[in-house]
Amino acid sequence: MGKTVAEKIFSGKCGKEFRAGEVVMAPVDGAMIHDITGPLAINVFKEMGGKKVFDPKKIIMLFDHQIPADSIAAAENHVMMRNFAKEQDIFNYDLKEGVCHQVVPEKGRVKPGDIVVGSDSHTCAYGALGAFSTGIGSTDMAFVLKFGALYFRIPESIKVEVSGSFQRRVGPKDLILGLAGDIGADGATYKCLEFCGQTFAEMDMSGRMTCSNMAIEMGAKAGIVPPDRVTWEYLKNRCETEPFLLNADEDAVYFEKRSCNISSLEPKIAVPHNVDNVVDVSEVAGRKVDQVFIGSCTNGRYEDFKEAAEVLGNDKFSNDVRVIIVPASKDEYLKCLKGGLIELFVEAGALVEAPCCGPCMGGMFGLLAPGEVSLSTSNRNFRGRQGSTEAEVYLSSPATAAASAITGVITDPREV
Ligand SMILES: CC(C)[C@H](C(=O)O)[C@@H](O)C(=O)O
Ligand code: SF4
Repeated sequence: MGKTVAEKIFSGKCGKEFRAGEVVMAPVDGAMIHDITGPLAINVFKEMGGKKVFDPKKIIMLFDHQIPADSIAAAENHVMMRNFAKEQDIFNYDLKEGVCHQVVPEKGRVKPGDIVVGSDSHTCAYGALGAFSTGIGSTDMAFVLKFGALYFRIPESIKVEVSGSFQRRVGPKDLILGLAGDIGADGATYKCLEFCGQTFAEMDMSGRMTCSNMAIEMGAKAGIVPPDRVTWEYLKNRCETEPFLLNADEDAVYFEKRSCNISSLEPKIAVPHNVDNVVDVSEVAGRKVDQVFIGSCTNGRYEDFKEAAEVLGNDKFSNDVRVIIVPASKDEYLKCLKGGLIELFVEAGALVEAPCCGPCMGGMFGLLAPGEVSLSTSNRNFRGRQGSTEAEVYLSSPATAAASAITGVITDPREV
């Protein structure tokens, strides 16, 4: 009986043949903590009698949710984490690099076959690199900081085979929103989504990151794209690793197999207040928007901004819309800067902010008033996610966000 990718990763790391459903204590290759969840993990680590972390080189520390500190409490958290980093000899990216899920892959801190945990739900994003990565709670993280391992129940997998090529101005975000709509917010609970097929083979790393990032929005434990040429190319100058194969076996056993063809996929949008409330953009076209946010760990890369810029062309953003653009990392920011995109967006009327989570979680800035509508390229549209519980958040691709920011109403990007 063959194995899924998740079964292969756990078997490989634990040095024994394991199957879905089994519970294992697995070593972790990387553990990410950020400014919101890090302090609790550190406090619990100390309460547990933790003196030295298991391996400072495997701990990835950075600040992205509340930077520069937006409250005294945030500033205190930062100080506490900085002190911990010094005391434990952990390299701290601090607030200089950007959003965790962009920075971890960018800095080569995750590679195919790794088991990586992060105290953030979208840690599943690194599945784009062929790793088994998942979000864990801060108390589990305290255990990981001390022991470098964690109990996992190896998940069953759902094979998602996608074929076909995207139409103009339709892309990975539309695909993953469509899948969230089909699978549902709890349709993949504790499963591993195994993404494969022609569409994924042809997708760049940025698009894969968008898809893996949103696995948790279907309840999935992980969302893996098996490593291939695109993966090794991405990692070439980021970390020391040699290409190897990590595909599922032909006769692997799945919880479920899904397949779809995206050749006629329409631009998708998640309407308030759930991520699986997905419709074609044309169904809600014409609704007024007050704010458009292009950024986040889901869609804050150069490729996303390029997509938005192509829709924008020589146009300007509507005067009635606040357009907030936030590259997900310093590297992505610099690519945009060198590519002339920052100037283009600023001239068109956008507010371009330095790399951070931005208005995604509604904590730092860009909050909505009651009755206001936001269109966001991020991953969650829960009630109150970006400010008032009486506001509405829609989720879309960068192309749809840019088209709507120009017209001031939800707009199908193929019409601009
Ligand atoms: C703050 C953090 C715990 C949270 C998460 O886990 O996802 C945040 O990043 C989010 O996107 O809601
Ligand atoms: S950008 Fe949004 S989804 Fe991503 S880590 Fe930050 S708050 Fe969470």
